Amino acid sequence: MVHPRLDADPTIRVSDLSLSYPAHAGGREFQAVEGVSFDIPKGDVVALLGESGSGKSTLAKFLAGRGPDAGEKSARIKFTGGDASVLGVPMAKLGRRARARLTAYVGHLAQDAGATLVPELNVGDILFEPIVERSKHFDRDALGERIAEMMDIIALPLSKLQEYPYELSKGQRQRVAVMRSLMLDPTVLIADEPTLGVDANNRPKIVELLRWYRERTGATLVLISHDIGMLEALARDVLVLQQGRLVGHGDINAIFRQADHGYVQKLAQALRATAYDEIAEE
Ligand SMILES: Nc1ncnc2c1ncn2[C@@H]1O[C@H](COP(=O)(O)OP(=O)(O)OP(=O)(O)O)[C@@H](O)[C@H]1O
Repeated sequence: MVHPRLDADPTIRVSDLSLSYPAHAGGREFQAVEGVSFDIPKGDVVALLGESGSGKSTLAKFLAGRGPDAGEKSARIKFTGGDASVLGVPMAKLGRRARARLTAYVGHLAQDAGATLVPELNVGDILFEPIVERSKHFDRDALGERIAEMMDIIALPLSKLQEYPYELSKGQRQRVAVMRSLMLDPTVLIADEPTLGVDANNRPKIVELLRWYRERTGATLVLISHDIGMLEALARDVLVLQQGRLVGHGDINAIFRQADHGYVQKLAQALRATAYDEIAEE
């Protein structure tokens, strides 16, 4: 079994990768990602962009080692061609034990993660749970301090630790989910729409938390996000998907300047509009 190498560089290697969903309900197998190739160097922050249905979540889940996780068989992602490795671990035929080892270092914030927090646990237990599951022996005080620091960055009062998900707003639940995804100190974090459902005032706090985490750990981040503020603040390179194919890859400014792709054009326009607002406000 190949063990994850935390210093692997590139951290993520993808070559001619194809992924599909199995045939179900009389339908045919569906090819969600086709012939995609790219490398993500160690410590980079990369944004994965593309319109709805372009394959972003599928690729993200697969690279996070969560491809086979879905309860329904029909939603399990099938590797159908090419090559991919994360932290030096080949993803093609990842056995259960190898997957468990890898996912200890690769965090995945699933889309709409705030909506799937365990309802029976309070926020404190939700945050401690990933650690407790891994080991009974951990430094509770040090961890408590780290949680307090994160709560401060993300502007949630410590009293929220005693509350249950149903007592929080949608945006607060999402902020808790983002904190939870960082609890195991992932070397790679793949985050699907981290600011989804969070109001405009609080989105920068999530950006701040991810920036804090990145500076503290040097982790590699893959962000799926339409949040211009987040893209501008964190991402250096972008990957653009369209109908499962990679149609753009490069420096965020160069890709937005070229903007020969409809979806990216819209994002670039939004970016210019935001920049204009900021100038107008000065
Ligand atoms: N369980 C499934 N079975 C069959 N096809 C699926 C399944 N899940 C997703 N797909 C299809 O795979 C394609 C890629 O979906 P995916 O969720 O990866 O896109 P996305 O870019 O993340 O979209 P969004 O931005 O809306 O989340 C879509 O055409 C979608 O309909």
